[in-house]
Amino acid sequence: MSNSEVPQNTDDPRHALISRVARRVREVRKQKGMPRRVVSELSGVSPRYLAQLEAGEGNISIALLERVARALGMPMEVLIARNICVDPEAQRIAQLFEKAPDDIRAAIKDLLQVDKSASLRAGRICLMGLRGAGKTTLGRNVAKAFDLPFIELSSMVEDDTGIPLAEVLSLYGPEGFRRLEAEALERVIKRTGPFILSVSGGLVEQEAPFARLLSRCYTIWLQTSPAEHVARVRPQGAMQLAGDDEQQAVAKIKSLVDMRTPLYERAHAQLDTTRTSAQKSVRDLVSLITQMKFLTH
Ligand SMILES: Nc1ncnc2c1ncn2[C@@H]1O[C@H](COP(=O)(O)OP(=O)(O)OP(=O)(O)O)[C@@H](O)[C@H]1O
Ligand SMILES: O=C(O)C1=C[C@@H](O)[C@@H](O)[C@H](O)C1
Ligand SMILES: [Mg+2]
Repeated sequence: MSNSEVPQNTDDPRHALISRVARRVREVRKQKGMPRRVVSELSGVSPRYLAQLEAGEGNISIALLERVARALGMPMEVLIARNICVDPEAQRIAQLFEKAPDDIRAAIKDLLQVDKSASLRAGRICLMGLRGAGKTTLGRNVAKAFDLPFIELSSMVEDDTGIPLAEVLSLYGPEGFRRLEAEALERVIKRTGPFILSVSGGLVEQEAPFARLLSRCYTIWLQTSPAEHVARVRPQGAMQLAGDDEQQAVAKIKSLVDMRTPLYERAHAQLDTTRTSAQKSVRDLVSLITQMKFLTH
């Protein structure tokens, strides 16, 4: 390699390329902890020639560079490309990201705040909580108060499948229902404009859809005591509590609350409706949404 081959003008794109290759070879070799001697032995390129390459001297042939790349265990393009990440962990993550399904990719982008705009959530409000929390009752009334559409994921699933929720659950099972609900949620998230949304009590247990929900909607956890949950859903013929006496039903709800509390606590706000009339809770929820500026910010 003779110095006369090195383009000296720093504006020259060949100079930028040779400097970049030199830097990448140095970085990758150090990252892998490979002495120059080892790279030399593996590639058949002399240590002196490698030293020149790493100093940005000369103009290595493409065939020799390919041998160096192979010795370093990297595709040659990693040593050449303008924007590339040489961190092996980041490369592995990039490969996994490429193969991931759409919902996982969207959740990862949200977690990394690829789209940072805070207004992504403005006017998009989601009510969460166990059965009987009042998602439907309060959601419908609050939507009316703000003149917004009210969307229930479970109704979307019923429309999609053409059968009532109880039949969806017995036909598709809890996993099938969760998958259908996650698909419906994705459609809601892609909507433009404000809305009040209600999701099933179990959605918080689905990591990717829940992360997506948190990043694209303001979430409110509606709570009440286990005894009040039972008193509210029993008259609705809650399948989950069928056959349980009062004590068993309350214990079942209590253990579900305990298990899900760390998940529900990730909501942006909470409203306790215990020993409160539905009408008063509607007013409380309207005030909370207004105070928190969920419709505007
Ligand atoms: N403070 C209150 N807030 C909300 N609902 C109340 C309140 N007090 C009593 N209720 C009654 O409790 C019931 C709440 O049921 P609702 O169907 O709205 O709950 P949900 O969260 O939508 O449950 P599910 O998960 O089964 O869809 C209603 O019958 C409602 O009238
Ligand atoms: O809290 C839950 O896990 C559930 C609540 C219901 O809305 C249904 O979605 C289903 O029974 C699961
Ligand atoms: Mg409901």
